[in-house]
Amino acid sequence: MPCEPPKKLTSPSKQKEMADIERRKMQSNSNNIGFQSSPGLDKSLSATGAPLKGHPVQVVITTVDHQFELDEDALAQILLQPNVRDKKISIVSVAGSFRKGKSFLLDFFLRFLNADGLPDWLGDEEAPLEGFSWRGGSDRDTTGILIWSEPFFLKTRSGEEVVVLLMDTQGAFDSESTVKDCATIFALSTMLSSVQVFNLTQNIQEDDLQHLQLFTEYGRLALEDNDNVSKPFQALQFLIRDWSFPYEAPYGAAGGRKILEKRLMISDKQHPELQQIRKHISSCFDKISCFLLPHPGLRVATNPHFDGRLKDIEKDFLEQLQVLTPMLLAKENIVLKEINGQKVRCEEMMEYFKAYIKIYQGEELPEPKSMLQATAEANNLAAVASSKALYNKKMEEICGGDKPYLHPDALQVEHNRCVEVCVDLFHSTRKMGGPEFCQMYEDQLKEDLTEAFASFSRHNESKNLFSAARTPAVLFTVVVIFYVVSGAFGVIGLETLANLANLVMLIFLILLSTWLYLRYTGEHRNLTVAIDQLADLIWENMLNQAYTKITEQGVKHALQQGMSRGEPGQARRRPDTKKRQ
Ligand SMILES: Nc1nc2c(ncn2[C@@H]2O[C@H](COP(=O)(O)OP(=O)(O)OP(=O)(O)O)[C@@H](O)[C@H]2O)c(=O)[nH]1
Repeated sequence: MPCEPPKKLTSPSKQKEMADIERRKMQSNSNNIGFQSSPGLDKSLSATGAPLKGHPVQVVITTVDHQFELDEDALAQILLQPNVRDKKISIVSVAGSFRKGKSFLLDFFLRFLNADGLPDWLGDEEAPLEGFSWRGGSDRDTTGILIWSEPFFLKTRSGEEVVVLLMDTQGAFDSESTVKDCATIFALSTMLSSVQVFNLTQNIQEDDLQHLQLFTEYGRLALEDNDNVSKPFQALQFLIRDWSFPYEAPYGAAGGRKILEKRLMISDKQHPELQQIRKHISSCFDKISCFLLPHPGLRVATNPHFDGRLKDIEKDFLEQLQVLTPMLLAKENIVLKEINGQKVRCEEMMEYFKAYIKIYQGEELPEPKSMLQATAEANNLAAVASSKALYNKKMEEICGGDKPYLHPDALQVEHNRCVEVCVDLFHSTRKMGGPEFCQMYEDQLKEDLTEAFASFSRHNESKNLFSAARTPAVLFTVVVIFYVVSGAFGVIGLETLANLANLVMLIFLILLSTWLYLRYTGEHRNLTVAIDQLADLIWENMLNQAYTKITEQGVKHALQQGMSRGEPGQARRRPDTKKRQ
């Protein structure tokens, strides 16, 4: 039955989003129900005979608009159980590209934990592999982040009981996920886990390291405030599946070490970019190791009816699996989750889940981009910057600080000429991203140049003697006007009005003196600006209009006199005369 969306989400887009989340939750639940009622899981016996309890729970949900939501209730049911909440926690996560056997591997981890230390934990040859949903085919299976609903309890060497959780993650680089989605899933799972298994196939390639750098940087950025001294993440386990060169490096941890040393080696001969990637990765994790796993056999990789039975899996693979799994999950090897050097308990982990997901829901983090997009952005921005620098240089030569005042019309012409040259420079600079992408930056450049022109114009205007003298001229004119008015009122005996005019005159005289003093000393610039604004107001609304009217009357009068003297040429020149005013 569909759930009602919470009341505060009323907009249609939010409702759609909630509906999508609910749909995914229901899908997840129906999967779980499927697991519980199918021959596997709760009802079935695991390979070792103990019933495998639980089901995968989607705790981080991806929405259609590529946002991430935390299913707090589902997570609370796991982390806040009375026998769990105050125990220290270890979270083992598996992340990497999609369709590379992550969930399949986790199901063996489940078998190991469920066997509770029994040596033959791999169990019955005929038992199908169950737990986290895994399947063949080329389309992605897992979305968001899933956790096994039943925590496992282990006793550490000190006798303390701790909780172990297994985390399955959405595969990276499928055709439905953006770079941001992949980076967020990887970063979140790395931040939340104590061991991140980075699942790769065949080799550690340079692009794997580049992606790891991008994703961990995205995680480190989110953690920036917490602690800058210690390494942000705990253990990173490179896991290379289908390793095909055992004659170069043997399967297992020793071979893994050899390959890891080769791939992460930093030498002076390396390009600084390659050195930087390696330094970055080493600086992010407390411990980095690598394990080489052989190919599990063609039946595993290609048979659509393969259901995970041991008899269909190559012996080499199972042997190495029996080394890898206890290496990560045996009680003596378990890595407890630490944040800022403190071991974290389950109920605290709940808060970290909430806090971390909030960071990725917010707007503060920059958006990770594909390599092409980031490069195209960088070279368009560089082209914009050099065009702007050229514009500034040319305009400085025309109307810079040491140049005299230029008429605004002439300045506009110069500006147009410079813009043309700069846009030509932008066009001629080689840039990636295609015409549409570059057009955005060209528009941005034009906008920036218009802004720069406004600033040059203001600067040029400040050099105009009349503009500079406008405020004292206006204030002085007002003083003179009120002096005359006061005198006129005095002559006709209106003493009160004469005194009032005197008062106004005095106020403007004080304003004039203050303005002169402030301009001279450069103090209280806000007050100077306020007096300038007042003078502008008086000029625009009174004096300018009076001045225009008086000159118009003067011209009219001159024309009338000219016409009465029979000088028609004067009349023809009238429009020009008006324009000049
Ligand atoms: N070649 C190869 N195939 C494997 C290996 N392990 C599992 N597979 C097969 O890979 C396919 C995908 O397995 P999943 O566990 O669903 O892969 P996943 O990485 O979880 O996939 P997504 O959930 O889509 O990210 C299945 O057909 C498995 O049988 C392995 O080590 N090598």
